[in-house]
Amino acid sequence: MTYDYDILFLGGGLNYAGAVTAAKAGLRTALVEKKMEHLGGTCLHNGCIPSKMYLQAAETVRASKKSHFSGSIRLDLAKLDEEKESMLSMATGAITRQCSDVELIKGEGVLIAPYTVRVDTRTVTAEKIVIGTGSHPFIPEGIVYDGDAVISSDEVLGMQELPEKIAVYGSGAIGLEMAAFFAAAGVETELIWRHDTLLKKAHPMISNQLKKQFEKLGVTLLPEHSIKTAQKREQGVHIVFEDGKEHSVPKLLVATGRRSNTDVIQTNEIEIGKRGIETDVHFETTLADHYAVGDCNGKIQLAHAARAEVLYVVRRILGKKPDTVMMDSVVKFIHTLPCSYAYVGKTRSQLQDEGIHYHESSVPLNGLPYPHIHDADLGMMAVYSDEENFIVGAELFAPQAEELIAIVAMAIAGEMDADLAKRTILAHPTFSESLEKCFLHL
Ligand SMILES: Cc1cc2nc3c(=O)[nH]c(=O)nc-3n(C[C@H](O)[C@H](O)[C@H](O)COP(=O)(O)OP(=O)(O)OC[C@H]3O[C@@H](n4cnc5c(N)ncnc54)[C@H](O)[C@@H]3O)c2cc1C
Ligand SMILES: NC(=O)c1ccc[n+]([C@@H]2O[C@H](COP(=O)([O-])OP(=O)(O)OC[C@H]3O[C@@H](n4cnc5c(N)ncnc54)[C@H](O)[C@@H]3O)[C@@H](O)[C@H]2O)c1
Repeated sequence: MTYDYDILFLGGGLNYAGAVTAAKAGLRTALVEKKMEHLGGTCLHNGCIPSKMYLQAAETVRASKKSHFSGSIRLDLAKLDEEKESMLSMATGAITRQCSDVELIKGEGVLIAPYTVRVDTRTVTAEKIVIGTGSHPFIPEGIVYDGDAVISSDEVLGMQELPEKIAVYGSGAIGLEMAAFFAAAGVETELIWRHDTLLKKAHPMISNQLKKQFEKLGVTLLPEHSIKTAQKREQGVHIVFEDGKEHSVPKLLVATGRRSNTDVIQTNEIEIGKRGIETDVHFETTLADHYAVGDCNGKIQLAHAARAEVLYVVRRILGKKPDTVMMDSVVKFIHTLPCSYAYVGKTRSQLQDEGIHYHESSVPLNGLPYPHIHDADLGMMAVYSDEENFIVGAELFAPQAEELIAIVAMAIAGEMDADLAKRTILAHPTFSESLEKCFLHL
């Protein structure tokens, strides 16, 4: 059989990185994207980049409230949105230029048969197909999403003005980040979630400190509240909880997870599981030569994981024998203000669940001058080593913890033991010196 292309990428999120690599290596490459202006995907247009831009702006508002500043500043969301749009259009342009050797096909693609994709009225074939169609917000039954009063993160990142009050439902990555954003920006914020603690699987001290941080930000915490129904009424969103109690808020942001986009598969040979398109460790689906990467395979919903997966697939197709993507080595984080939570390798709860003997070295940040300057007195760091003294994981709660944890991520990837790590002398005054202290006491 002759194919139109050597490789076809279905979905233009992080898949674009794979397409650029494949084309550079000389493969006849096509990329199908339903919204070409959305090239770069959720991460660029309504995920990582805009959310971190908004958090950064809100952090400035939060920090300006310290007593040594006078006057008050207000976040102009319309201006921020304008700035965001111009940055995104620049970034999308840069990605489009990188794709100069890739045939970009605009339209909604459907895998109608092995090796065959239909895009609107056109049918194209390829010897290898990489599906990267992402995910969409999950709205629990009973909640009526309308994109105005009952919203998802997509609407937040296009808001033209801050609401007076908002309730955030869900205490995962989006719920916590968005609650931190609104509260820091001065919006009366409620965080509603169905469990009793925040970050149930995090180090108990971090989970406790995070709760205190939200209280300090002025967020009203409503744990153990499951929403049965929520719907826009004249006076706002009318919420009924499972226990029958009623509540009303002007806006409700639903952040209860994202589901893989799997409708694209219209051929029985590819299995779809509970979390997404089933794949093996090589991200190959149950149909040979067909791969699924990023959010749509339901493994880890993170941009850097999606990128690592697609690059692995392409390098393998090019015969380069890349190292398997180690899911534990992927840094995970939740950006709250002022401290973020980041972890890599095994967490304390994972080590305990798996019955692994471990040593923990933890350092609280309170009482230290540098964290105090950054309002990070609630912060803490914990590093874990195994019985053979190898560093196996870390959980950090500190400003920009997602940056700081790179040190531990590299130590784990490089299979560094605690004795080697102890040789490191990190700068003073920084947050990394507290990490140095963790290494010293391992
Ligand atoms: C608010 C928010 C904040 C986030 N923050 C972070 C963060 O800080 N760090 C981080 O690592 N991750 C973050 N994420 C997650 C991150 O955005 C995703 O994990 C990442 O975008 C997944 O990439 P992907 O390529 O799998 O999917 P996507 O980026 O969603 O790309 C899928 C693409 O496929 C297209 N598509 C879908 N179906 C079809 C079809 N049938 N035909 C053609 N095209 C199609 C879509 O239009 C889209 O462009 C965040 C997500 C959200 C929502
Ligand atoms: N900083 C980051 O890296 C970052 C930021 C934002 C989003 N993301 C990615 O986006 C994905 C989606 O984020 P998210 O916060 O929507 O999902 P999540 O999986 O992180 O959290 C979902 C929350 O909703 C709750 N929940 C699930 N089903 C529910 C239901 N039926 N009723 C009530 N509560 C329910 C869960 O208990 C959990 O607290 C994450 O998996 C994450 O990987 C990452």
